Amino acid sequence: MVKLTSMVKTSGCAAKLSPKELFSVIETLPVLKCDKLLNGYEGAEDALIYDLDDGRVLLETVDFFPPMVDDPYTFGQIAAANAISDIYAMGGKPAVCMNLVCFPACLELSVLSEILKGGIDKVREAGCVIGGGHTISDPTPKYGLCVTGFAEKGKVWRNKGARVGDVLVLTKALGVGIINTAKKADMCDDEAFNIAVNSMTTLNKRAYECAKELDIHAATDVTGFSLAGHSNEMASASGVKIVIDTSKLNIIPSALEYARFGLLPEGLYNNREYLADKVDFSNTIPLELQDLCFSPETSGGLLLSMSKEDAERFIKLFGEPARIIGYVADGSGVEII
Ligand SMILES: Nc1ncnc2c1ncn2[C@@H]1O[C@H](COP(=O)(O)OP(=O)(O)OP(=O)(O)O)[C@@H](O)[C@H]1O
Ligand SMILES: [Mg+2]
Repeated sequence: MVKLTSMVKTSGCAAKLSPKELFSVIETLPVLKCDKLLNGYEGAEDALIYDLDDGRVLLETVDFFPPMVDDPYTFGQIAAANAISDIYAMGGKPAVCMNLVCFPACLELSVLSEILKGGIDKVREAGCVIGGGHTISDPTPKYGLCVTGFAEKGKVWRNKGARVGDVLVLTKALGVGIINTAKKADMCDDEAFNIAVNSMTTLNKRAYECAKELDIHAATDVTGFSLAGHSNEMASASGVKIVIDTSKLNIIPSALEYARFGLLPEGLYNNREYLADKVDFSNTIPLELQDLCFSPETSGGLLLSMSKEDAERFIKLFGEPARIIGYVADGSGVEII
């Protein structure tokens, strides 16, 4: 049988268009204003916020990408967990989804069925339903979801709102983009790959549930634009500096070793280029750790900004693999120490 990953050039969130190219176009687009649309694409947020005028807002996001694993059912699970994550990252409860599929004519239909079953099982686990979808024939397989969720109007988490003195919690370990690249090169050990797959298929549901009773000042999920990139979005939206302490990062075993071998996803170079003047490294950070900070993560964890007291409560409640990875300071951009 054809290997799914052999049909793609880039995979998972690493397949995103470079932030430099994306934002250079988005910045030039006319912004369609509407009183009920509380944010548009100009703020680089995880989902749109639409006021329902009854104390609630509707949240909507869409995400799809090519496979990073060969097992179609697992790919379906990962793509669904990744798409739904943007609703959790906004502090919302996902409710209803639609499938988005690009499927090659040369593959057996049982592959499509398995991808969709993986998606359905993740959607069910999230407590949502699938209400339809759209499928086109395309040489490169891709799968994802459009997801609609809801939140109380005053309780939405934005990427703006991080306060000086906050600490930052990241709820998953880092390194899946590098592990996926090593796997594609047939150089990945099974233990590291299993940890990465387990991480990618895990919904951010429990992270959202543990955090929703706390006072979250800002939130996003760490995906294709990397820890440094998504931290920079939060820093820029909040008008603060984000400091990441690399000694506190939870890193999947072998990821740094593979980075040292140069097993780096293509998106990493785009992220590094875009962030060159926005991210400062203390000069003692080894190159592989710098690479990890720029590496696209597929279905990564939530990055939450909150008081130290709340963060300690969160860590106690949520447990592994969450870590306090940094803090918010005066200034701008991202400093990696
Ligand atoms: N084609 C597009 N048209 C309009 N806005 C876009 C388009 N592509 C991306 N965006 C917007 O650019 C911002 C960044 O997009 P991106 O896909 O990184 O967000 P995201 O959904 O949080 O990503 P991820 O799924 O990796 O967490 C978002 O606000 C998104 O809505
Ligand atoms: Mg996101």
